[in-house]
Amino acid sequence: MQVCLNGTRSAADGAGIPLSPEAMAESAAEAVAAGATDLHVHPKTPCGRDTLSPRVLARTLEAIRARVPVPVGVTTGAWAEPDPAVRLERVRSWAGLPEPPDHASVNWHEPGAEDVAAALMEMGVRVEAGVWTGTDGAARFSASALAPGVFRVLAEVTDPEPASAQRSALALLSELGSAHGRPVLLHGEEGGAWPVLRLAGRLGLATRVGLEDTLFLPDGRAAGSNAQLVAEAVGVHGRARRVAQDQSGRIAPHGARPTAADSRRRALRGRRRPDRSSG
Ligand SMILES: C[C@H](N)CC(=O)CC(=O)O
Repeated sequence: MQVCLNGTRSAADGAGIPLSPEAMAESAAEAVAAGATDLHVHPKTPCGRDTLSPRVLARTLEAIRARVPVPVGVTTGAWAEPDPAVRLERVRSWAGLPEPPDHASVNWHEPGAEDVAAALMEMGVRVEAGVWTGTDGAARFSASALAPGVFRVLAEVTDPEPASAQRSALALLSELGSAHGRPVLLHGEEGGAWPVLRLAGRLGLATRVGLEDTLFLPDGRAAGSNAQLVAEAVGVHGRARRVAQDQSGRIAPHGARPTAADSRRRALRGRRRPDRSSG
């Protein structure tokens, strides 16, 4: 369970969004205590903008690592530095960091994505390939020579509608196919966050949650913190997984335990039928 602490959100999204290195570290510590095993963070300038600045990255990573022992990943999103050449230079400058991030997400549909991924791999930073619905990211990833070398695929469902997000997720997973054999972390956002997290549980896939993806708990109440979201998510994901295993166990011959790959294949086969699940 990855926690995505802040994303592109700002103070306008609520007082609970961690924006300074110290606030991110505090929120990370609480989230890890609640069950998070991995972090995704957007380092911010003092005025709250996403940045790829090595100075800010160093301060942010140092503060977080002083509080938690789990891997820490950062964004390389093009919104932080829209010029692909400048973005690449910024990312290359991370080679001078005392301790670079453990991993970094690269949005595969963005201009210059493969150059950024190659630079990260060269400096030993593991790459999470961000493949978004509604983009040509999946097609680009399937054709990419770098794909077999990524750490994992982030299957990112940007469909914010609770009623359609699971369908969008299944379509994305179908496009990704075997994902070059790389592990897949599936997540949604806004109104799609909880339905997609449940689907990830049913399919036996890793997932993430945090104030980047949603400001609300499954019952619609405002989330007070990343830790609160993580605690809920661990329960929701685990329950969805157990229900799927029980259902599959009932139809598996001789009680054979179905694997995550079996669940995923079954879901993809059935995806042309209307989704009648409560989500
Ligand atoms: C769709 C996600 N909000 C984008 C994301 O989480 C990846 C990144 O930071 O680059």
